[in-house]
Amino acid sequence: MRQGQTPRKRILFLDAYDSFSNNITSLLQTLLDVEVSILHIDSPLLFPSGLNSTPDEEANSRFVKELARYDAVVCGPGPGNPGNERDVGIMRFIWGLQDANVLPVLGICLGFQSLVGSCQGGKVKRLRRGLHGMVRTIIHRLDSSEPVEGDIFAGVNEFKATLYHSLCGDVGQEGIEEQTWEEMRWQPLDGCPELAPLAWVEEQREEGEGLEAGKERILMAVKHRTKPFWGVQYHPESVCTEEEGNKVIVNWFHEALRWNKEHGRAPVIDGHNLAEAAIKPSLLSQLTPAEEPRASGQWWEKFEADPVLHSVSVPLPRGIQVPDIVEAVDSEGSERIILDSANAAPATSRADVRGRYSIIAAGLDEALRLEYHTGDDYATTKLRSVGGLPVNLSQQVPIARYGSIWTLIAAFQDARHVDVEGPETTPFVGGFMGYITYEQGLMDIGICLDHPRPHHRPDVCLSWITKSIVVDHLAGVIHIQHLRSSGSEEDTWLETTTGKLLALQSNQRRSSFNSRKDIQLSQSLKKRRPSRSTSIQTPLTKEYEDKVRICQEYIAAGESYELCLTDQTSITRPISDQPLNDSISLPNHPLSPTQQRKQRRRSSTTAPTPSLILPPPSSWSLFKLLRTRQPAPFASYLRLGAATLVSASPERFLTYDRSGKCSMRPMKGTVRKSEAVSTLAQAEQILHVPKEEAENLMIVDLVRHDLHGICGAGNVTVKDLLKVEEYQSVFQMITVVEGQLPDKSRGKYTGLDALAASLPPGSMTGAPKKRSCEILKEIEGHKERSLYSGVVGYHCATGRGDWSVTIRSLFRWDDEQVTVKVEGAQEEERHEVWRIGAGGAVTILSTADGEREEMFTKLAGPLRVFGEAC
Ligand SMILES: C=C(O[C@@H]1C=C(C(=O)O)C=C[C@H]1O)C(=O)O
Ligand SMILES: NC(=O)CC[C@H](N)C(=O)O
Repeated sequence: MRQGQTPRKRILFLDAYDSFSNNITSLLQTLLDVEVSILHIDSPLLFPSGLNSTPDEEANSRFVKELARYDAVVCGPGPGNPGNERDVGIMRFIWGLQDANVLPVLGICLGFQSLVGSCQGGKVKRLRRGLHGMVRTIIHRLDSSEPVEGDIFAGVNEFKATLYHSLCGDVGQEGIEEQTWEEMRWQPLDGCPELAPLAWVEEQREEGEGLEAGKERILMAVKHRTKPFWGVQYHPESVCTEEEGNKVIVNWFHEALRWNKEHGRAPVIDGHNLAEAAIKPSLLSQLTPAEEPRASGQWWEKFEADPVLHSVSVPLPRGIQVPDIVEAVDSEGSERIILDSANAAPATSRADVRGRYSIIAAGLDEALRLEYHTGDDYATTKLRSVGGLPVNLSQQVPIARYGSIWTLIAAFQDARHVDVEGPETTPFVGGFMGYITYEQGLMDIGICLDHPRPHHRPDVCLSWITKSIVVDHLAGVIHIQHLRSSGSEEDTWLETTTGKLLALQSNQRRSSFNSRKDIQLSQSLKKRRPSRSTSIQTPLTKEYEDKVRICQEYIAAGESYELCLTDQTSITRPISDQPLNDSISLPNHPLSPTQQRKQRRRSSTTAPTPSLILPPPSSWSLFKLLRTRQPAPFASYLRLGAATLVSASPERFLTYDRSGKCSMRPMKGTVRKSEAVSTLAQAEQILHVPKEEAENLMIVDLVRHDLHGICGAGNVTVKDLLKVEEYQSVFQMITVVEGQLPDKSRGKYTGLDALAASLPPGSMTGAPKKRSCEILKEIEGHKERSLYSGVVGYHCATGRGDWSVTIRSLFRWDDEQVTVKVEGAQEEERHEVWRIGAGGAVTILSTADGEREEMFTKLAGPLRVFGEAC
């Protein structure tokens, strides 16, 4: 602060773990030019021994001292019920502060309900049916001829706002006769004389929505008659709340400052601040120089540091597909990472979203790998070979030295940063490629995993790729790239790989390549007999529908606004992953639940007699099949460590460029293509309805929150709100949310900050994220989602990155095998286990059979590749 300047006003935001909190703090900062600090409702800094009881004097005085530092407080929204201590925490003490400590407060949603519940006669009850992501006109006194003191709606025109609530304030409004309602609704009602209503929504209810048909009167805003407390039930920060509503916030702060002035209240500026800044510190700023890699001189700290890029480009031969390139440069059976824009060629699909680049990792044997099993206090760095010789190095790195796995990853990358001048020709020159599980995301948002976990698989598995092939489908070019440490010896990889790819080209020119492949494929289909003992276990219809209803009970109780319920299908089959060059025959349609039940009955524990001993198709064959059946912009194939993933994901999670521009693309709202719904216009008609739009909007607001937490106030925007796009077998509604990371000089933020701050993907959790994940863990029977619902992608050495949500995919772990008794065979057989996760967002408007149908629709594509031949 420069001398003579008045300090910025300060607001304390009490965060009840909502997934919209950062949107509110951003709104406050941009509208009011204030400094906002955040304190969680259960902050151990205030109440070290927990919140279950009335705070002791010491805790109370700490709280009062902290409050004294601010001009005003905002009590935020959140899951649960204000009647529960756990849900509102310290919020509930605000309303009972002694007169000398009182300060202006605005309650929003849960915070508002907490205020209503704290007043004499005020109650909180359930809405007849929750309103989540619903946009309604806020009714307030438009006639300003007789201004009411403290009316923060004065001078505001009519506006629409988004609602996210299952509960509502009860001040006795339902007892008022219809004839007197118009007039009475602006008076403090007898049921709760301390509060003056300032705004309402009147919701038309049909029969079956709670009591009889008619209007439900929903209290939208209040002012306390004697204290400087206000509250709004709607969400002023939602992207769908109209800008006119901003005036209410401005008015509130104006009233708050006026109250302070009239009461001679001035915030205390000095002293220790318990609350946190509204933006997270960057990962790199959390490292001290002594903690940076290379500090302790370990082999991995120096490995591939300070790299320089060497590259060659060759034309992409026409008709050559990504798998052809992969097969030309390495052999099946080894590790692979391929990020495949499988629908890049215009001929492959009518889809709206096409990737431009495919990225193939090479030299995985010699790539350094960073693995982390969530919950461990160490990560492991591994290196299998160097210069073609096995070295099998492995070292445990204590996480405490860095703070978290994320700071370790950020520091590792920082030591290998590559500056590219001018425009980039490829999105990836080398860097981390790999996966992150859903469970790592859970830990990142503070959800403890069940202990002991039933396995010790990595949750973060990232290989530092220095040799890569990038296919630019648009420009028709293949880039062969080697990031080499400046001091390291030259090797022949660039040369030999270029040679192999040029050979591919001449094969193509001789035009025998594709026709030969077609012949091979059809021969292998003819040769193949029904495979042995494959068994498929899909979710049970009734169980899944019951779970949808349980989700809705949680939503009706105010615990969540939307829950992305999922379940897994398992497929067991003889161990397959041998080098194979084959394919499998497929049914024309995915198996219906009835067919699947029949198949399950046929092949549960006792498998049919083996007819022909052909191993089932390898994971690579499954991938090749899936990418033609279901060409997706974010397809991928990973055989990395013990994990195998075959993905046809249509959903981008997060991408960021070198300048820190981040973009997320949450998807919500799915409709299957069929004869009845075959055009975009038809899909739009189905998806542009309140239920589907609300589902999407909730996740959009959640993703905005995730990005705001790292990009800071005013740095997040929304593009393409609720846009319907066409994919191979479905139409999906998407929205693009963009953010700009803060300037590097403010602590060197990188895309990894955005990634770490927004896992697990909001579209796979529901809102609010943390509580929804806790509930889903219960409902999904504590089964780990594992790779499904996690992310796959890259973080380039230049600072750029792209990650997809792992959905519409199949995966398996090498260590998961079952023993099966095969009829007629002497010995039991070891089988591998594949898993396919599928699900969808449940809201209060969902139907159980609709959700079950949606889950089976999403399951069908990936399941189909196992087909009848398995
Ligand atoms: C849960 C899945 O998909 C998610 C849920 C969607 C929805 O509810 O409409 C859409 C895309 C994904 O974010 C899945 O594919 O299994
Ligand atoms: N958004 C909120 O704060 C919701 C409050 C409360 N949990 C409800 O559902 O009504």
